[in-house]
Amino acid sequence: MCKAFIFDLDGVITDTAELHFQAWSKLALEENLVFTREINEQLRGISRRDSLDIILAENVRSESQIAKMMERKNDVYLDLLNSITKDDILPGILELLLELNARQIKVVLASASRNARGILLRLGLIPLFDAIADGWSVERSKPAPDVFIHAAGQVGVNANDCVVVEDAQAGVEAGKTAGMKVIGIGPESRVGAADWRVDDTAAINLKQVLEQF
Ligand SMILES: O=P(O)(O)OC[C@H]1O[C@@H](O)[C@H](O)[C@@H](O)[C@@H]1O
Ligand SMILES: [Mg+2]
Repeated sequence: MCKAFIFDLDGVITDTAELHFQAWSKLALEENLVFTREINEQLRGISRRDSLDIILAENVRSESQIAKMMERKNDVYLDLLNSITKDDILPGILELLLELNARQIKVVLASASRNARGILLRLGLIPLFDAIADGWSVERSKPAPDVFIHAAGQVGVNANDCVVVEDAQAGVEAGKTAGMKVIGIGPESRVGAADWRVDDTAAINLKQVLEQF
């Protein structure tokens, strides 16, 4: 029986995927690196460092240069985050979080972002979460299952009693590898491996998921 919902953050709770794109674009411009929306699609769900490795492609940089580039990107990203408010919670998500709390189904965050806690705070959603697993919680980022296993452990729920909500191919893969059911948000080509697929957050049907669980 479903005892916990584990949510990714970026692209699920709020559309910060766009802000990541803008911050990486600025860095790529300054560093004269090729960066496109196609490349950005590959960054969904993976860590800041894994993202930069993809953007660098065959351009070699020293570890200290890489550390500085990640810091510069994050500074731009944090600046962009100043603009987000409760209105940036994606459609249907607040209602879903409230319904899960009413049904006493645990609500956990599992994000690769090291800014996740601060973003939830800005959105006023911290009180609706029983636990948070973020970019500081585990070493290996998605598609490794680690962050979802850590999240379920935080609330003492077995993997097969968890539902994951993800927008990234890497995230869907991580949830499935963790032994969990997955709701995928986005096109079949990206999240087709999920147990349920919806085009957007407003289409998540909790009653149907719980009935089919
Ligand atoms: O740079 P941050 O905030 O730690 O985020 C790390 C990753 O967090 C993931 O949730 C995003 O989908 C990625 O695009 C991002 O790179
Ligand atoms: Mg995501």
